[in-house]
Amino acid sequence: MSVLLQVENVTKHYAGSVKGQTIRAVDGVTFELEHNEIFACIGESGSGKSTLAELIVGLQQPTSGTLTWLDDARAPHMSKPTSQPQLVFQNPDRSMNPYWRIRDIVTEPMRLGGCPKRQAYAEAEQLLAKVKLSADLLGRYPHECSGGQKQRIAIARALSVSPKLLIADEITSALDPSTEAEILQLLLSLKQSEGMSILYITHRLETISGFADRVAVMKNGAILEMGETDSVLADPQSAYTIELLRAVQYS
Ligand SMILES: Nc1ncnc2c1ncn2[C@@H]1O[C@H](COP(=O)(O)OP(=O)(O)OP(=O)(O)O)[C@@H](O)[C@H]1O
Repeated sequence: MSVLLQVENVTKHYAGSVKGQTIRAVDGVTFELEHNEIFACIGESGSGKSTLAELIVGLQQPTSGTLTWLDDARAPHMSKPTSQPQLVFQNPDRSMNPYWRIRDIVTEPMRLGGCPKRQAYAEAEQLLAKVKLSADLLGRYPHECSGGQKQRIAIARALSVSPKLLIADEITSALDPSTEAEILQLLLSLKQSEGMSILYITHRLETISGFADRVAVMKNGAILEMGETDSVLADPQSAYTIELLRAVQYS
């Protein structure tokens, strides 16, 4: 496998509300993301997962450290939206204009990249097909779609610019177990068909077995351990990972 992104000793610190306090949201994180892999980032609430995602897509700048894209065409600073890594959030309603039809929502990144409306619309049906949705939804508004459908639409929108990296930030947290399983299956098949990498952010350890190729376990902004998913689950090294596994077994 070849490396897509190198994250080296990256930190993101915020000033706290108390004078002199520093919040170390991300605290010296180093890892490499490979082409065409699913890399899970797991940790409890507040461990720094979303901040890391925002640093990777360029929504935030690191306090220190470097993020190096080894495939230059995908770097977040590039002007063409087609080159940007795409972030899909937990709550699709927060990233969808409720007054826009699905046709306009899925083609928005293409339009922002200068694609003419007619051409973008012509591709909208195919984009929905990629996420196993019927073209019947194209004329609907977000409130006329289910939560699972909206998450698929958000993924279709991300796919519209053929990203080399899709970041899925807790995208199944609000879904029922069977819809969650369908979305994970969809991501697995998209990894194959689109040849992209997926950074899968979750606090649910039970979702990564048989899905993620590798996993990094985060706590307090730092990576506690990292490795092939099967190895980490079979032989966890950190007390925190063992605790997470016990909690899953108990539940
Ligand atoms: N803009 C900000 N200003 C100050 N502190 C922040 C800011 N954004 C995040 N934090 C803090 O940074 C830490 C990491 O937050 P982050 O949202 O990255 O965690 P997370 O692991 O994604 O949590 P969750 O699973 O609940 O979304 C938290 O303590 C959070 O309160």
